[in-house]
Amino acid sequence: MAGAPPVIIWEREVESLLHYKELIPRLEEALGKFSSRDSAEVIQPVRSTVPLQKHNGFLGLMPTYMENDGVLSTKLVCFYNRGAGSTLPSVSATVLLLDPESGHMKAVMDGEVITSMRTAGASAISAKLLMRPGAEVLAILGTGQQALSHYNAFTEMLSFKEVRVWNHRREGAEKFCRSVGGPVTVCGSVEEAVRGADVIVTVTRSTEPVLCGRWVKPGAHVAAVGACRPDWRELDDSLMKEAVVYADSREGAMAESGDVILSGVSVSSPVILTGVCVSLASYVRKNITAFVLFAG
Ligand SMILES: NC(=O)C1=CN([C@@H]2O[C@H](COP(=O)(O)OP(=O)(O)OC[C@H]3O[C@@H](n4cnc5c(N)ncnc54)[C@H](O)[C@@H]3O)[C@@H](O)[C@H]2O)C=CC1
Ligand SMILES: O=C([O-])C1=[NH+]CCC1
Repeated sequence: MAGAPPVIIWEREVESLLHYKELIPRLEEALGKFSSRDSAEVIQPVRSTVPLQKHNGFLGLMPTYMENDGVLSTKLVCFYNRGAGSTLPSVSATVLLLDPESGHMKAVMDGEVITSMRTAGASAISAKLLMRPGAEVLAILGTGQQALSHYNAFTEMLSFKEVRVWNHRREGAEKFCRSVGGPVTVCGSVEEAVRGADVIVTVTRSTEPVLCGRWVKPGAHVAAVGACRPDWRELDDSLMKEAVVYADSREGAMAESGDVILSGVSVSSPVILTGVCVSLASYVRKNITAFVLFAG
């Protein structure tokens, strides 16, 4: 006999239920469990991706099973490299929650807010663990959905004296400034935005490098989000080669991150777990750390 019908939890409700203060510690715990590589803690294979060639997009299937916690779920995410004129979102997602014993569907949830907040939350955790003490300047490249969630997560969980943004279209950056709660400086170039920045978030839809290593100061931390296909880039080779690179999913990054694959660098192991990562960074010339995200 089929179980009760699934509850539907849609965008507004997800927004009202999900808060960084509760999400980030849970996410940090889940990343730790994933890093332990214990299959009773988390099984999360590298996602399968189906090209949607006609629409310049991809469907990603992202199942996860946490046996010890009794959680079985999968995210279905469509992501697109939209043309400049499109008003459709770049990312559209749904999260399904199942009963691991019966296989019955328990909940169907809007995944867009979850994707925005989980991605920004993981980036904020990487910054907490890998940025230098006393970090003051945050630079965000790109001013779309992820830029907004990263602004919210970073300013809520960490403290910066200055936030700078750059967008390839200045009006996008100006609109972003009007939409956020605090002061933000609009920069006319990537170089202007990142020179001297302690933490840099890259959340563009670019397929070519936008962030060059020569502009990034020693000791900076980069959270690299946007280049999530093997042939997309945001960071140039010099930055990738000078950084110690971490990932939420090492296998995912090595299969999907254009920045990792095309620069030929390897992702440090173990994946992000503790502040120990920071001391590894001091062995490279510029002490830059980069964190790429794939286990959304
Ligand atoms: N790694 C991960 O887990 C995740 C990655 N993503 C990726 O992050 C990126 C940003 O996602 P959203 O903020 O949702 O997208 P969005 O469409 O809301 O924002 C994209 C931003 O990039 C800018 N942009 C577009 N083309 C550009 C170009 N050629 N050069 C520089 N900037 C350009 C846009 O003006 C906008 O500011 C996308 O590539 C998306 O696929 C999104 C969610 C999770
Ligand atoms: O993990 C995720 O949710 C996404 N990766 C690429 C776009 C969305």
